[in-house]
Amino acid sequence: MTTAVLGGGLSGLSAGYYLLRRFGKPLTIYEASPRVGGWVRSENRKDRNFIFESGPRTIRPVGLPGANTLELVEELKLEVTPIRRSHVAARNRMLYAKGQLCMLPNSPKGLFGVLPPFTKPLYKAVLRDLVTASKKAKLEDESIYSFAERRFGKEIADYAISPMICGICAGDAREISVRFLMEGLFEKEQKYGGVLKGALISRFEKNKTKDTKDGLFAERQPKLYAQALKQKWAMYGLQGGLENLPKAMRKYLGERDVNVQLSNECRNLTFSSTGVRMNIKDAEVPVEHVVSSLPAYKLAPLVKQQHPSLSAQLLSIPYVDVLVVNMQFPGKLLKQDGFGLLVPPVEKLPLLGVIFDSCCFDMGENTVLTVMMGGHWFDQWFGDRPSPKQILDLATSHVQKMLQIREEPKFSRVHTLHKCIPQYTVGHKRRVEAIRNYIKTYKLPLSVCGAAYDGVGINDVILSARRQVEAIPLS
Ligand SMILES: C=Cc1c2[nH]c(c1C)Cc1[nH]c(c(CCC(=O)O)c1C)Cc1[nH]c(c(C)c1CCC(=O)O)Cc1[nH]c(c(C)c1C=C)C2
Repeated sequence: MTTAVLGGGLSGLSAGYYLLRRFGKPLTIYEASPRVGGWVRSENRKDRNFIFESGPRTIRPVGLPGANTLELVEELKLEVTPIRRSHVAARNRMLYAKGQLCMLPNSPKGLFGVLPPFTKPLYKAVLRDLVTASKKAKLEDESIYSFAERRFGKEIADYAISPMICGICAGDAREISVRFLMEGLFEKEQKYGGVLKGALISRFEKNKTKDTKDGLFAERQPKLYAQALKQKWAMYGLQGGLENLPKAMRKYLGERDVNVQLSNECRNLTFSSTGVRMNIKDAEVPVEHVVSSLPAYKLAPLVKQQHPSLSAQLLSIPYVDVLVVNMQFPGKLLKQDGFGLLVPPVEKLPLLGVIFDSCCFDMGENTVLTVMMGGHWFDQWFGDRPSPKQILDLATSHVQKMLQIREEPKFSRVHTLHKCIPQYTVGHKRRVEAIRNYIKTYKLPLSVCGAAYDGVGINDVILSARRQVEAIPLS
């Protein structure tokens, strides 16, 4: 079967990897920009012993998606930097709220004291869930904010759930679907009338399958995954920066004669009963099946001519812009180490959060921070398009205040990531089902994978590519 992939980010390269494994060649990956990796970008300042990441920097080795990524990392022979559960970066996560830095609880003991910014012990929120009846009419979906507020109270919704949503998708918890992060809890509540009640009852239910045993690893669990479990990794990075993952994938594919075409954008797709014709640089390239890893809004115009309603469905998945500011300060300046801090949206500050890179990874005598701003609130704070200098100054002044740092950063970078994170707003699951059902109904030789559909994390997009490739019908 002749196949092609649209997009050379992590999901596109992964689709290429799994297509090669399943169908062999010929296989071409088309990437519009001059590089692979998409949002994954590392600036490795070996001379100064630090790395600036403008995208993700850590991966969680959790469950089937985590095991799947580690299988790939193992195959590519990449050097990992594990962060164990006992590491300070795994244990300490903070909020900046009510004018102070607040440590989030990291053990069950933390549920019993009163920890700012909360005004009551957290176990009371759990009790509230136990005594609160669920809505009579069953819900198909709702916002994660309204779910958390109904079950656990407004304080949890404002100071736990809302910042967590910022820290994953830079989104507003009042718009994001509960199914994005808490599908299991939501369904338990809908079925049993309460989250805790549901969790307790379902513990007694049988037929629980271990989630790494779903046929993906028929022969053996990936060795690295077994190691991650044994050594209790909470997360890991890659030596030299996370961009070494897409770089290694490109090398791997290139060495096996997969054609990775950079600066080559597909402008239109025309489907027929025998396959699909792709318009690439004024040429028509026919293939039997195409896998799109493009953001939904970029695939939409390519199918609009023949399939306007599919195009409209793709466009209904919203995206947000994020500002990323990397900063390096000489010396160890942090008073409290940890993974970083999140800023709850109720604080009405222009920051989403700050990652303490130099706590996660050894960067010698440097303090390296990544400030994230914008997201759902981008236009509100940055609608008048401030200059990179203004953005850096804003990020610096907030970091100095929050972390009590007097110094100015010595090196810095400002990145505007335009439409970088899809928002799984209420109804997202149904939207994705409708898109895939349309493709199935019209028997289009098209698969869609990537962050728009099956999860926004690195593990999610790699597994999304694998599952979509494995679901391609054999012609
Ligand atoms: C402040 C903004 C952001 C921070 N990270 C991201 C944004 C938008 C992006 C991001 N973070 C996570 C994911 C999911 C993939 C994954 O690795 O599982 C994405 C796309 C993971 C994550 N980060 C935080 C949480 C609670 C999670 C969920 C999984 C987990 O528990 O690890 C918290 C968090 N994110 C940021 C900070 C500063 C922070 C906590 C202090 C930055």
